[in-house]
Amino acid sequence: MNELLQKWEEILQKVKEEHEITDISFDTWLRPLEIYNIKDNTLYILLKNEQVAINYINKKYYLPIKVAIAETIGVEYEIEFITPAQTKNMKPVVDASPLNKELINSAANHSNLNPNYTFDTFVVGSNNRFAHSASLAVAESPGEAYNPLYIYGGPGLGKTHLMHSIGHFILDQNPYAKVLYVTSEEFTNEVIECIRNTNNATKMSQLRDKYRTVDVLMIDDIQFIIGKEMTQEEFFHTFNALQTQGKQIIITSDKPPKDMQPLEERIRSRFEWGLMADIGVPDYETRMAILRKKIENDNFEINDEVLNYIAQNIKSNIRELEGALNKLLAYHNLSNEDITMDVAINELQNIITPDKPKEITSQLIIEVVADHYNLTIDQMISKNRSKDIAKPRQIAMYLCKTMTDSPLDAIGSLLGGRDHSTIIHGVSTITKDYEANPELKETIETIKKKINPN
Ligand SMILES: Nc1ncnc2c1ncn2[C@@H]1O[C@H](COP(=O)(O)OP(=O)(O)OP(=O)(O)O)[C@@H](O)[C@H]1O
Repeated sequence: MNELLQKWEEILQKVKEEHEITDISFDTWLRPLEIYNIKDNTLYILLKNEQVAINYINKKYYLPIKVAIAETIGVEYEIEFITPAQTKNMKPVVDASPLNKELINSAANHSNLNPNYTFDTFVVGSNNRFAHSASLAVAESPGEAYNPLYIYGGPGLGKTHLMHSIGHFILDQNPYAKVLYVTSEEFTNEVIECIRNTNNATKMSQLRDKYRTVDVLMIDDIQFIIGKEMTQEEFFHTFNALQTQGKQIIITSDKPPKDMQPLEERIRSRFEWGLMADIGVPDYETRMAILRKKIENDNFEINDEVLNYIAQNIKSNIRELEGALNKLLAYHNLSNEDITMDVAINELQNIITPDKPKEITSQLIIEVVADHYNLTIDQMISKNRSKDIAKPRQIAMYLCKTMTDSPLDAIGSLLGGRDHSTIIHGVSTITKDYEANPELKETIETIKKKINPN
């Protein structure tokens, strides 16, 4: 790990302490400094804030920074301060020196990217071909081709993998690009932390600095910001700031923007500005190809009969497909036994239950519909008749009627004690809309797949 990058914050703090710099001066002059490049023993330090006078920084902080670096890591660099405008003419130099190699690796580390999630390890099939092409286009021309890129699909289908692949690709082309990956949960926690903090103005400005100065921002599982007002607000302004500067934004979600109903319209509409790409459930050939690629990467040998057994039985979630393979791999490593069909059936009995398909009940349907629309069960069964809740409730009525044998009274009782005429009305409304409204039809088909992936 590159010592200089690792210790950059420590170096800046050292300058602050030794020269008794106040918080405000530190935030104004030192905080915006970051390492841009190292070439022929010259360290190029970028001033992220162009307003900041470069001459002033040079005069006041050149020597303190130089000394602090030498004292902290024992290397004396020449220092040159540069502005973002100067980086346009300065192609980042990627030479083979160990320092630069480490710089590249640490760029990926700083971005929170999983090293295994690259385009090379991603298997392309009919379920993800479009999302893959869109991701590659964005990786080749960040901020230009499609902005934002919005990737959506069910759990464990490769959204995060594709997102990280874009990040790695961009960093391979330009190791100095600022790529940042976060889950929407992490983003939310940071916003909450700022609000809670007594010194919240400074904290908030640090948060904005972190998110609004990147070249590529990737936010995973954006659906979790629904209902979190301050987070939505902060995200909205971050989104606008980045997009105005032509920076790339990539978002994943478990559903298309139109189904993120309780999310503010101004945010949803922005998601639709760029390109939306969905990832579906992989077909048998893709599942087999993923399994083969994984055993090849792990240098593991396993016969096709066993692979076929896994691929035939785990259909809707690639994470589970990999989980099954990992279990057999662990068994082999511990016991040194070959993986025969008997071993596979025995070891995977808790994961694969081919004789017992998941029972589709009205309860399950209500839960899946609620989850799809980010509603609670209490909202589903409540008396609330606002459109955002009444529509999902009617969809649940329709699906309970068409996917189960439950009597209308039983469906009504599960949905908050509604009588059977209300259920009939709900079912017939959705039946009509299903034929007339292709968007609703698509949503219902998506929900059906979530209820019964097989
Ligand atoms: N096409 C693919 N080729 C190879 N591996 C894949 C592919 N799709 C998914 N995987 C693997 O499946 C696992 C789950 O993928 P990932 O975490 O990207 O799913 P996700 O869609 O982001 O899920 P969630 O919505 O639950 O966060 C990962 O280990 C990933 O590498």
